[in-house]
Amino acid sequence: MEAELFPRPRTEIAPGAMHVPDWLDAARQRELLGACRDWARPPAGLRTVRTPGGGTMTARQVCLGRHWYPYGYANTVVDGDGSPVKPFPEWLGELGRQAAGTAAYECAGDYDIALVNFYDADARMGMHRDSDEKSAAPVVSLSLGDTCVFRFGNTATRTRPYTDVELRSGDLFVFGGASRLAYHGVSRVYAGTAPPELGLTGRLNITLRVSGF
Ligand SMILES: O=C(O)CCC(=O)C(=O)O
Ligand SMILES: [Fe+2]
Repeated sequence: MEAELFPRPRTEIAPGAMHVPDWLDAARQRELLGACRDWARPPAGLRTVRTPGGGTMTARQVCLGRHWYPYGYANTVVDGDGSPVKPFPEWLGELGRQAAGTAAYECAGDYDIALVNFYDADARMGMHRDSDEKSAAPVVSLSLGDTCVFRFGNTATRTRPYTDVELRSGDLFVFGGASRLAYHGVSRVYAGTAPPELGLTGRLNITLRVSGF
């Protein structure tokens, strides 16, 4: 996590899965953080997600466009305050298109869903697939704040083979094509590694998806 002598290269982690370091400059990171803070406010704000087994996810979440809950989408916060989900802004769709284009993936539709996850130092996300969308368009992931270890695996199992990728503030990760349904998760967050000038304690991740509904 030290500053490198050379910029980190963009890397294809698996077929169809591209890590693009430092895609968002400092000004865009600040803008996106400001938007996340607005989205996190009630109604339909940041919430703790309960899983059907009786557990809770450690990353807290807010959704735009459609409300995700385990395991489907709704138009209202069916597992929270019941409010209508916040709208998905036009500019965020444009950002999604640009991001998918940067990673050289064709976008098969218009981005219309965002899941924003907030991780404090102890939060994680278990290995899972993003499989509740009908569209095969790539998922676009943007990271802000603390660095994390993002584990990107395969489509068959939650276990090896996988690659651990360090995602830092401003990094883009896009997974589509043969990797669209690959298992992935966040195995740890390095507390206190956010760029000080950003003013965020913890980590935010925004995934943009095409519903296909
Ligand atoms: O926080 C991350 O980098 C991944 C988030 C994720 O996998 C999801 O929201 O489905
Ligand atoms: Fe995911």
